[in-house]
Amino acid sequence: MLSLYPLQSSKRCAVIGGSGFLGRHLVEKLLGKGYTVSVFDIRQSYELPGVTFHQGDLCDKQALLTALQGVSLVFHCASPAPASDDKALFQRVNIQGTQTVLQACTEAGVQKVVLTSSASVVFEGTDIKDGREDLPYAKNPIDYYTETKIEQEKLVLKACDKEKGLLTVAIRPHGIFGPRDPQLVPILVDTARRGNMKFIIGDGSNLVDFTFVDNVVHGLILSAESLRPESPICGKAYHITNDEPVRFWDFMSDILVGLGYSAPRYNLPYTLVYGLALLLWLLSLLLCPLVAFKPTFTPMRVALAGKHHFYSCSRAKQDMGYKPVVGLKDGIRRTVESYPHLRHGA
Ligand SMILES: NC(=O)C1=CN([C@@H]2O[C@H](COP(=O)(O)OP(=O)(O)OC[C@H]3O[C@@H](n4cnc5c(N)ncnc54)[C@H](O)[C@@H]3O)[C@@H](O)[C@H]2O)C=CC1
Ligand SMILES: CC(C)=CCC[C@@H](C)[C@H]1CC[C@H]2C3=C(CC[C@]12C)[C@@]1(C)CCC(=O)C[C@@H]1CC3
Repeated sequence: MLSLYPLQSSKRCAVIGGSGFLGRHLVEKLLGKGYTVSVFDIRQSYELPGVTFHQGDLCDKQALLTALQGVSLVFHCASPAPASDDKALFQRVNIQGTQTVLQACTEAGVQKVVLTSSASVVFEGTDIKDGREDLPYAKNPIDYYTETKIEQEKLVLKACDKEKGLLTVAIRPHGIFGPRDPQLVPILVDTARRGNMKFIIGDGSNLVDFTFVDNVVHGLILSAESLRPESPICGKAYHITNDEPVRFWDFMSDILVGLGYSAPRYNLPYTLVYGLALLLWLLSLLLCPLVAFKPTFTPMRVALAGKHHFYSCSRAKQDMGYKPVVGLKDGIRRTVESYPHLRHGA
């Protein structure tokens, strides 16, 4: 049964999580490309001409159905922040919520769903060099965020059904940065202002992907526009990065120095810092009935800062002609310029 094909060429889309960092950049680009955009988010963080906001929880199917009326393409970019570390919340939003999104899309006659997954779905805290999409999902994910992003991606890819007229694809970015990012630069500056950015974990040679937000937006829109029944991308996952792995500590230093702070200088052995972070984490678990303290140096953060984790995007290049639109140096410059309030002494 090929009920809904050929695909309507409607440029009416919805961005779930459109109030967030990535979601808002995506919305702005879609508007520039002539799309009509509905944003569905639990909060409204801005107003823009041409955008209809629907405030609601993605676990609420009725609320979603209202927002998805007449929509043919859905971008799913919503998730609780990785730092929240709340197992029940991650399961409710990323797993049950994504099931609800898929049901609502089917009922509303949506034809394409593009999920923002994460390259972290294959990261277990050990080195990944030029990782391809056929790496197995992490058996021991480093946190609840990653654990539920894995299940979310599986759900979305499994829902791809040409017969039923629903096409899906998952984009896996890594280390998104850029103007208005609420995490990477603010955490870094906060750590520097507290005088804790003096140390390099390990020998500082570990390579990592940091992806400028415009490149992720480009990958998301490219995948949506390539998603057709005959396309090889249906039901698959794609790494989208800057395709320029960089030393983690060089990237951090470029941002810090750009904002007027000193670069970290002293090396600490990786195993020592990881062991301390593990100890702190265990202590916080043991003491949580008595005192609520959340360590900044979690084992996950130490692994992200001290291990290699960079990915190949050759599948995206081959299947959809992906090429980054902003280079790393330019992305760093534009990011630094966008945070005058976080400059040293500001
Ligand atoms: N920032 C990064 O470095 C990376 C992000 N990602 C993924 O990209 C997506 C977007 O991330 P960011 O923009 O960085 O995060 P963000 O936190 O800025 O945006 C997420 C948005 O989802 C919304 N949201 C959360 N729970 C919701 C619910 N129950 N119902 C409706 N809306 C809800 C939030 O209000 C927020 O506006 C996420 O799926 C994340 O997992 C993947 C790889 C790296
Ligand atoms: C590529 C990728 C997945 C990046 C992750 C972004 C964040 C997890 C990092 C952004 C700022 C980083 C940071 C640290 C860990 C990882 C980040 C939160 C430290 C806490 C690591 C230990 C330190 O010495 C201080 C670092 C501050 C910045």
